[in-house]
Amino acid sequence: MSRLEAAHLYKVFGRRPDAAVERLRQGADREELRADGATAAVIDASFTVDPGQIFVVMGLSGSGKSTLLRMLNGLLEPTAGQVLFDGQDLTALSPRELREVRARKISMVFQHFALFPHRSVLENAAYGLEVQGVPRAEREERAAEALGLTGLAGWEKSWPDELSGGMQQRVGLARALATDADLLLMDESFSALDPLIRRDMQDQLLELQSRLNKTIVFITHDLNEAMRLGDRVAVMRDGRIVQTGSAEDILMTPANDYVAAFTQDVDRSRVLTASAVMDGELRGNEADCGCETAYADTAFADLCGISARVPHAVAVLDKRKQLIGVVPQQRLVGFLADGDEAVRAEVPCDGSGKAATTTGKAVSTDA
Ligand SMILES: Nc1ncnc2c1ncn2[C@@H]1O[C@H](COP(=O)(O)OP(=O)(O)OP(=O)(O)O)[C@@H](O)[C@H]1O
Repeated sequence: MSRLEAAHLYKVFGRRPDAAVERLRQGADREELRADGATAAVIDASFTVDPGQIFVVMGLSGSGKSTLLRMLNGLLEPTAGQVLFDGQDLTALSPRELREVRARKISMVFQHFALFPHRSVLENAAYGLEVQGVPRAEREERAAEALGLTGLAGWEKSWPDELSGGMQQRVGLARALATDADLLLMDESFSALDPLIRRDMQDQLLELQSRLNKTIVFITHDLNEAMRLGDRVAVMRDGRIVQTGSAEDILMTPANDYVAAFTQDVDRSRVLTASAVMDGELRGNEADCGCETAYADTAFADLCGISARVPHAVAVLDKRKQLIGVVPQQRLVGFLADGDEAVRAEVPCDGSGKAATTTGKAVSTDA
C-alpha cells in the first residue's frame, strides 16, 4: 500500500469554488476561471508516494506546489478530492483527529527555518515533541539525538542567531526528525541557502534518508534539486501535474515541450545512469574480455571513467551479471551534449564537417 495518495485533488480560491471545480472538470482552464474571480491553485492532482520514497513536486512560482503540500497535511481543505495517509482519508477526519495525525505522524520543514529566536537550539529541536506533550527529559534526549543526526552535536545550548543559515536549517530538520514522524513535508526547505550549503544539505538529506527511510514530499522550484533528490518527480504547471516519473524518465522522455524546455539546463551527468544511456539492442562480446564493466545503475560520471579506461564500448550488466546493453563512447558524448538518443556512428570522417548518424543499430562496437 502506498503511504500517501492524492486522488483528484482540487483547490480553488475565491468565488464559488465548487462550481469552478465542475467547470474545470468540463475542460475550463485557469484563465477562464480567473476572469470570474476564482483562482484554481491545484487542478486534478493525483499521485501516490510509497513508503521510504522521496517524492519531489517541482514547478515555477505560482504553479500550486505549496497549496498542494498544505492539502497533504490537512492545513488546507481540498475543494474536491481526497488525501489518503496510510489508507486513512484525511479529508474525512474531524479537526481534532486531524491535529492528532499532524502532531504525531507528519512533520514540516519550511524554507525560512521557523526557529524561535529566544529558545536554545535544543529547545527548538524539541518543539514538535513539546506540542505532543512529551515530558521534558525525554524530549530533550530525543532532540539531542536528532541534532546529532544532522551534525549539530555540541550546539544544543546555542541560540539560533549564533548559527549560519545552513545550520539553522539543520535545526529545522532535526525538529522534524525528533518527532519520529513517518512523513516529512519539506517546502522549499533549502531554497534560501547558498548554492554550496544547499548542495551540502541535499547530500545530508540523502545520507539521512538512506538510514532513516522516511517518506518525504519535497517541494522545489529547482529542477536540478528535484532530479538529485527525487525517487519520483512530479512537474507542475498552472495548477496541474503535467508529468510524474523518475528523474531519468523526465529527462529522457519529457511529456511535452514545457517539460522539455525545463530539462534543457539540467546537468545530465548528475542524473543519468548506464541504463538510460546504453543501447539495449547492441550486444557484442564486450563483457567477455575481462575488461571493466558497468551496471544498470552506474552513474554517468563513473561510466565516463570506465569508458576512458576500456578500449571498446562499455558492457552494461544486470544484477545477475548478464549483458543488457553497451555504451559506445560516442554515445556518452552525445548524451552530454544534447541528450540525443541517436548513436553517432564511428565511421571515417568524410570531410563534410557533419557527423554521420545512424538510427541506433548496426554500429560497430568492436575494439
Ligand atoms: N489563500 C489564497 N487565496 C487566493 N489565492 C491563493 C491563495 N494561496 C495561493 N493562491 C494562488 O494559488 C496559486 C498557486 O499558489 P501556490 O503558492 O500554491 O504556488 P507555488 O507553486 O507554491 O508558488 P511559490 O513557489 O511562489 O510559493 C497562485 O496563483 C496563488 O496566487
